[in-house]
Amino acid sequence: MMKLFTSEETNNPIRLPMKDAEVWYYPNFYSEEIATTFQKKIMAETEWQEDDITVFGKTYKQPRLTALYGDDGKSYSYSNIKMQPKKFTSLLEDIKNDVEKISNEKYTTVLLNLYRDGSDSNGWHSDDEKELGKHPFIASLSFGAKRTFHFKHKHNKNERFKMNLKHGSLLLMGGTTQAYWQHQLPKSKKQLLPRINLTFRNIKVSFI
Ligand SMILES: O=C(O)CCC(=O)C(=O)O
Ligand SMILES: [Fe+2]
Repeated sequence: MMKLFTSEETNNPIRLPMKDAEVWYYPNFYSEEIATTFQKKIMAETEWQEDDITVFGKTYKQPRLTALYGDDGKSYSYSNIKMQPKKFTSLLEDIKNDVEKISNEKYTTVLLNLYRDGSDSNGWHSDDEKELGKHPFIASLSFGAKRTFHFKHKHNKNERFKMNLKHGSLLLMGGTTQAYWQHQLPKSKKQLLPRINLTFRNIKVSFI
């Protein structure tokens, strides 16, 4: 049975009850008001791109828009897409500092996802690209429409977990989370407003 994780009433981080993982959820990392201001600014300032992805030799339009901002020379590759970062905007730099403080980690890069409506999605994957090194630490911020986020264990099919990611929330994934679990953001049949997600990552080396 999949259990929906709901606790949203607190400012304190919640450790998710997942084995082989270190996942923390901060439901109210930013207040509603600040989150809305940031969402509008990010929406307008970002140079969104629509990429093709190649999976098992077939090419598709990615079901969302993306953008990469980060330190010079730290390109990032996944699903046969190689992205070159743009320079951090001052807002993204400020948000990065807030996230660094709370997570006690450093990030070189932020990948932005724009889910335009419920038909945009992000399929099952782990954030385990070799650029990120062993046991990568990923910090994921959500703005806009509340969407459901799913985890499944790679070796034990019964270990599944899902939760809502609300406006202004922060999800931290560390330790062996990417080694043992996959995650996805499925499509929804509901009429949904846009959602922006920022994932902060530390790219240790760039492979050409
Ligand atoms: O949109 C999300 O919450 C997840 C994004 C994600 O998993 C990714 O960009 O790797
Ligand atoms: Fe991911």
